[in-house]
Amino acid sequence: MTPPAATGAAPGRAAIIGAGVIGAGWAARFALNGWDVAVHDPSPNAPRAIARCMENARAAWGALFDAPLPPEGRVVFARSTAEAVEGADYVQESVSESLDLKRRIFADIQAAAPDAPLGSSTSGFTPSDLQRGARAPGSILVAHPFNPVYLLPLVETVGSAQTDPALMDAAEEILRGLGMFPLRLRKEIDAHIADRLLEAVWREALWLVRDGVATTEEIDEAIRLGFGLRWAQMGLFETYRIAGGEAGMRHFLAQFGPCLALPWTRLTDVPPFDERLVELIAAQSDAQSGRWTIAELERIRDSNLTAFLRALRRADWGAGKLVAAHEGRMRAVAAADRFRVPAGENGAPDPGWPLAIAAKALRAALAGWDDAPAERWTATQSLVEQNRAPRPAALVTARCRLEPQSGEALQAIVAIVDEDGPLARVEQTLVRERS
Ligand SMILES: NC(=O)C1=CN([C@@H]2O[C@H](COP(=O)(O)OP(=O)(O)OC[C@H]3O[C@@H](n4cnc5c(N)ncnc54)[C@H](O)[C@@H]3O)[C@@H](O)[C@H]2O)C=CC1
Ligand SMILES: C[N+](C)(C)CC(=O)CC(=O)[O-]
Repeated sequence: MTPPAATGAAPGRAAIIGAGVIGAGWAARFALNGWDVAVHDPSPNAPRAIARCMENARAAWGALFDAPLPPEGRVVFARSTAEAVEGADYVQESVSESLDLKRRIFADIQAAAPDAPLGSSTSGFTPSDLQRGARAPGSILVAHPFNPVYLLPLVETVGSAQTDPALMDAAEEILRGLGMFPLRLRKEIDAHIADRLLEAVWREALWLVRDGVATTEEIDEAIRLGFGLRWAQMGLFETYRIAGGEAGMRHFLAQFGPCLALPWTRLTDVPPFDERLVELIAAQSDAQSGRWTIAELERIRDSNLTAFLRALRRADWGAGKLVAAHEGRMRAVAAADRFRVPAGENGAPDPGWPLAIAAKALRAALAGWDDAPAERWTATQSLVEQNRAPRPAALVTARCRLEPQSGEALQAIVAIVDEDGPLARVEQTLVRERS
């Protein structure tokens, strides 16, 4: 039996190892794209972090997209790394930024799932750093996301000479299916592309605070009222091309190139990271933003980001193009899986509507599976969950996922949703009839 491919837009099963700020964001992005997610993180705070992130992500996606979202995947907690990665189509590691810890986790992951693409969220380690001593170095790549992972589309992908190129392509296909933009680095380098830029700005900001030139709030105003707005839509080089006037980049370089010799750009050393600096920044940050909780700041950030992304989509520009493309993909998938709720007596939905729709969705899924026509399978259906009734005769979306079991058996999971969210979930066990 050949299982249906789990690449591209087709949801599969993801394992998330480490469920802090970034792991929780990955779990939300996968689940909102219909992937089932198994999470492992020994911290007692992890379930709360995931629940809060899922709530934020659902709200943000509801506000961002005008298409029906795919049926949400199931998020479960695993007791160990091995349990989480078993049967995973993709593994994303998001544990704390320690090379030793990451290597130990990779050993556990690859003992259980050596062939699954293993993306690391590392902000700075190279794939060669991560692969050293690994059992299956070819399966390891850097997949560096940006916070909040469920809203920002960029993911920097980095392989080394040891990374399997086909696996790298497959991993990027999965990331594209999540609505992300994999930016593949031409060569590995510490801190990739974006974090090198961010660290340079961060280093200068720390000097400015330390030397009493500006407070944290003044530095943030300098960014968000000025060049930050430009960067979100045109980046650095396109912005400076315009700043050169009609003569463009050449004039810009002629005017500002010589400034490279001025003291503007000489500060390459980092300020001493001591208790005084920590206190200064933490106290100024409290004065600047302490009136909001982190949860409130997350909601403000997400609602602003959603508004930017919607504006950029209207302009068909930058990150807005990706939002439009992902929405188009969601519409196409939803349209292919639309079924009408059967009517019963008095115009109400037939009481057996979830099972009837699940049976149709199953036939459609099996039809794409050449060696297994629907008649050759005996199915046992069970309604696992029914959230509410749809409108009579409404068109709903039913997505069927087939999971091969041992021998000649299949598990089919059908999620039925309408535009207001989940309606029902039906599981079916199928056994192939011997001819
Ligand atoms: N916070 C950020 O802005 C970004 C962070 N990253 C990267 O993502 C990774 C994670 O960072 P954060 O989420 O910020 O850190 P975090 O501190 O919020 O979360 C790390 C999580 O790893 C868990 N962990 C530790 N040991 C573990 C183990 N043995 N097995 C499973 N889980 C374990 C911890 O319990 C914690 O929940 C790091 O590599 C970081 O560089 C990448 C992009 C942005
Ligand atoms: C500060 N940081 C290095 C962890 C930042 C990142 O890695 C990316 C981001 O989201 O800014």
